[in-house]
Amino acid sequence: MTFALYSLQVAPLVVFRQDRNSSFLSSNSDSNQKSKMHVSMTMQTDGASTNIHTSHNKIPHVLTVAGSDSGSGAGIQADLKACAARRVYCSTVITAVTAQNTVGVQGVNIMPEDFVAEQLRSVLSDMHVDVVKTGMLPSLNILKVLCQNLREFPVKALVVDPVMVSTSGDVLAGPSVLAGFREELLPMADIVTPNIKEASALLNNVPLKSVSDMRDAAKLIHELGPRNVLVKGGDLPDSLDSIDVFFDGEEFYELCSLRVNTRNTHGTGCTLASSIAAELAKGSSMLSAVKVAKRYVETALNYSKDLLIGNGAQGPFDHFLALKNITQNSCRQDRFNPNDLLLYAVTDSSMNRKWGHSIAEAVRAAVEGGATIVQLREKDAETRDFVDAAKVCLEICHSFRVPLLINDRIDVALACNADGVHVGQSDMPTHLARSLLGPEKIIGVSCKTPEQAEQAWIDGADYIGCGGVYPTNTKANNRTIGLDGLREVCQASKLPVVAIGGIGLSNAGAVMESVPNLKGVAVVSALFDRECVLSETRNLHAVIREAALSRK
Ligand SMILES: Cc1ncc(COP(=O)(O)OP(=O)(O)O)c(N)n1
Ligand SMILES: Cc1nc(C(=O)O)sc1CCOP(=O)(O)O
Ligand SMILES: [Mg+2]
Repeated sequence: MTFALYSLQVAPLVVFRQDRNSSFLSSNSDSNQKSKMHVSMTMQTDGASTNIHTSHNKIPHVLTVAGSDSGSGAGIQADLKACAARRVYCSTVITAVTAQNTVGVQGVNIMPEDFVAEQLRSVLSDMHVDVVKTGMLPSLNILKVLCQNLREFPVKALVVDPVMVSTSGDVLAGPSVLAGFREELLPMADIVTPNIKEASALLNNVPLKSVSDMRDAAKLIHELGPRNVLVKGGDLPDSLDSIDVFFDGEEFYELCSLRVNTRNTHGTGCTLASSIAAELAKGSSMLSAVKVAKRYVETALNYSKDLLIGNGAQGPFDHFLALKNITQNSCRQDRFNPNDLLLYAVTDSSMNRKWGHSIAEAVRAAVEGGATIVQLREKDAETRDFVDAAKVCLEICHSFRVPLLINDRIDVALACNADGVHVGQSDMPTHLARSLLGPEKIIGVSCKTPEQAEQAWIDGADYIGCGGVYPTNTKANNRTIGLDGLREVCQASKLPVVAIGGIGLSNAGAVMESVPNLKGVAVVSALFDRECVLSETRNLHAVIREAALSRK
């Protein structure tokens, strides 16, 4: 069930083993995080020592050794953003400074190798680095300096992105570096992540035209010494899917994802490699790190596909999944944005139980599918379980910049620091909820009449939930007010209104189109009483968005 929610529908990442005899999706093929990956934790009993690392103060740490991209789409800047987004500390050693934008690379200034060595020593001698990730290594000497330092300061894992050519086609590393990769760096690597062109270059320009060629290439590159190889097939022509081939020395895995149709792909290679490094730093196994990293990149690409940054052919993407909201709602308010009411997902514990979804799984699928605000309506949850689940859901929602409200329970909202609450006419009075929650939190109130809407405004609410628009099985004995009742409240209300009750794919468009000023629809069963919450949300989001646009 979890797989259906996330992998197939959310980010259509399909993973299947090539070995027919083995079970589907075995996750710990990483027994091959081999002997060379050892932790360099230093414990000293000398009280005066400054070099004591204990498990409770140590955070996962990736060091990226790469070039700077002035346009910030790729290189060091992409690595920093990816690691921050994946919640890992990232230190940097800059090998070159490029003058670069979405058109191409206008200039490269290679750092003197002594200074690269100095940066490496500064970081590695002082900080506890878990994983080193390499990007642009513009000279053989720099590559050699790096290998020397890695021997002197062993780390848990080495991720090599064998950067040779930029997305714009500019050469970033010459033939001598290629030889250095083959002879010195790859034998030290835990994983190498070439794209088609780089894999071909590593193998003396052997042509790669099919997935079968990629498998052959992965095997040959593995013979150069890295413990794992990921040949990225994004540039393979004539395919709807993007297929990467992962080889761990024993088995092949084809990792498929739908090709995202966007110009904003600059920096995907750097980001993928950094994200793999980040997951390894957190302690993931290799295959799981690759899968999570791939899904993250795919989600970010999908999210950023319409961003417009720069005038060139290859734009950067948004590692934090945040910029789109800024462009869509140019006057976004910090506390509450009424536009967030567009697709309001309201959970239901019994529906989640019925389909075998945890609250967190259901919420993640809803926000990945496009829900713009979420309410946890867990009528039969134990308080302790409710608080725990709410904390997890809050993290998920915030990673998508989606507000999370709690139904009825002010105490739970306070305990997990949710973004607000939704209360009804027989729940805690709005003015009391406001005094408990303070001025910043979002408060929604259920109203069926203009008088209730007026009172909600006086009491300090932020929005109104108005229904039932249609009959519903989700809430017992709920009075239906119909489209006319909704229109009446919308017309009178000083607060933004979201419609609720019996709304789904078949009528959401009509509700949005026929009620002026309505900010969105709130939905329970049409999203959560379904096997695949993700695709239901995606479909509903498309319908509502279209209706909202056609109203303008
Ligand atoms: C967005 C939204 N609108 C209305 C409601 C109903 O709230 P309430 O009347 O308190 O009923 P319960 O949901 O508590 O049964 C809502 N939850 N969300
Ligand atoms: C929670 C709730 N409040 C309503 C109101 O009229 O205030 S109707 C309702 C249930 C909405 O569920 P569904 O989308 O499955 O019809
Ligand atoms: Mg209530």
